[in-house]
Amino acid sequence: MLFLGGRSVKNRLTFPSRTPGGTESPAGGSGALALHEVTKHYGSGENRTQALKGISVELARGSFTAVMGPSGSGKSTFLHCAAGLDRPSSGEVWLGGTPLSGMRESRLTRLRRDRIGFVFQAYNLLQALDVRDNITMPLRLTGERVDPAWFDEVVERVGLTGRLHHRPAQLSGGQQQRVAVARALITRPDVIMADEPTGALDSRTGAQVLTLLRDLVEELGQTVLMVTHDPLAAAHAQEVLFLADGLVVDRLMAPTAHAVAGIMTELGDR
Ligand SMILES: Nc1ncnc2c1ncn2[C@@H]1O[C@H](COP(=O)(O)OP(=O)(O)OP(=O)(O)O)[C@@H](O)[C@H]1O
Repeated sequence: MLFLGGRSVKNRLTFPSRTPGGTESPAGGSGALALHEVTKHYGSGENRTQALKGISVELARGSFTAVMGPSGSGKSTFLHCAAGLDRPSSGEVWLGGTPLSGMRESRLTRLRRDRIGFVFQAYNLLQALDVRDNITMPLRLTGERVDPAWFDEVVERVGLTGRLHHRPAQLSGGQQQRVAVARALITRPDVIMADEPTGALDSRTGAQVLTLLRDLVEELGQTVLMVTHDPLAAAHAQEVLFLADGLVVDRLMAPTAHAVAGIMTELGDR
């Protein structure tokens, strides 16, 4: 995320205008992810909901950003648009410099598989497969070969050496989430997108998973974007982005849980 000098940067994000071809990201492709004036509405007429009202953000490579906001503020919609799971109503999303608008569904699916790693609250592991096969699943889907050195490094980083032949049911929740992190990492994605990654874990195990994500950022230069409701979880990020009513209304660098909770209270979160 661009550092703009601390809190209260409402409406101070500026982006150069797009090139005539509309194919260049605001940072000339150097950022991991960029959104420019992204809006999203659902339904029409009386049922119309404006979930995102014009979001412009950029994630630098090797950054760890948390997204927070009251219920209904647009966090999931933001994540889904950023990941190409949902199409914005207007605006543009660039992933690693590639614009997503106008991309056919099949290409978008491939891009998501190759360049985004997903970590969900519910782990989403395949129960019939062992740890090794769960981790390598994204590569096997595309028929890519596994780089043994990278596989070993990923497994060691997430602390699963010695568990490769276990099935998910034989692992603790924290271990299962670490399998999911390894699976997200194996393709060396532009961004790991984590949606409430510690929502199902106790606080100590959750903290271990968050420390792992932070280490991936600091030591491997991985980019991580995480949606969370938990100020303690958000405090592991380098920056927190606050959404309210479909807009980015505040940002906090080097967050503490206390400061995050304070802003959430100001935003009317109960
Ligand atoms: N598929 C959909 N159809 C219609 N409205 C939707 C849809 N998805 C989200 N919305 C609406 O868009 C707004 C933003 O929803 P979103 O799920 O992005 O918020 P959120 O911040 O993730 O909420 P929560 O913290 O409760 O999960 C809400 O008003 C929601 O009702």
